[in-house]
Amino acid sequence: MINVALPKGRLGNQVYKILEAAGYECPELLDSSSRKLVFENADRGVRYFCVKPTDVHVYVERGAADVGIVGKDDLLEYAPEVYELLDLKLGKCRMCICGPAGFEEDRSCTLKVATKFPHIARHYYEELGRDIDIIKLHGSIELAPILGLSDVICDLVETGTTLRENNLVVLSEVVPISARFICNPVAWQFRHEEIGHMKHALEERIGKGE
Ligand SMILES: Nc1ncnc2c1ncn2[C@@H]1O[C@H](COP(=O)(O)OP(=O)(O)OP(=O)(O)O)[C@@H](O)[C@H]1O
Ligand SMILES: O=P(O)(O)OC[C@H]1O[C@H](OP(=O)(O)OP(=O)(O)O)[C@H](O)[C@@H]1O
Repeated sequence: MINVALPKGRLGNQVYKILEAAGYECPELLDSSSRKLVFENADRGVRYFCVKPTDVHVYVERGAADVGIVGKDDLLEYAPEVYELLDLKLGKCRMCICGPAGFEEDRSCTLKVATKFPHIARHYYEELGRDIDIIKLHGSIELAPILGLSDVICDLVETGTTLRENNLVVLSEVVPISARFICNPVAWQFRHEEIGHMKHALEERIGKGE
């Protein structure tokens, strides 16, 4: 049985479709009224754990799950010791620095940056040699510059709707993001055949638009 950490929410819905198309279906997972967190299809040799997206890497790094699907943003932010086996080309978005239109940086002051991704933001500004003050938030990041809590934000942009509706714009792009298929290094060594088969089956479905 391969244990898969599956992210709940927007990414999970897309990811389950590609797993299903790759032959790892588990129809019980689609029952939205269920509060179950573990789903298994013994015939397909797969067991799914439904976890918060930002926890996927924890389950995989610690071996509680053999494999998982996680946004590249979380891999960059938390740098877990896992193997990144595939770019699934799903959940595409961009990590960006955003702020009010026409924002002009005063380089004599420390820049206040609100974000859910302090490591990514720090690294980005370090490369530019810019001193910043990170304000760590857990959501609704776009509120920060509106309320004067920060000058700019470092956040994910997909359609751009949230920015537009809050009178903000992309000031620069930090890195493109997509979902990655990750594996625990010990599991990769000892369950190479099973996991290799899953990797290959997923690879065949990438970009096929399930
Ligand atoms: N518009 C988007 N906004 C945020 N993440 C997106 C978007 N589109 C794709 N993603 C990807 O989906 C992943 C999961 O995002 P999601 O917002 O569902 O979870 P989360 O931020 O970990 O959890 P929560 O919103 O419950 O705190 C992100 O890590 C990112 O890689
Ligand atoms: O470009 P868009 O398509 O508008 O998507 C981007 C928005 O989606 C994410 O927020 P999310 O919906 O996860 O809510 P959050 O504020 O609680 O993080 C992200 O943090 C942006 O706010």
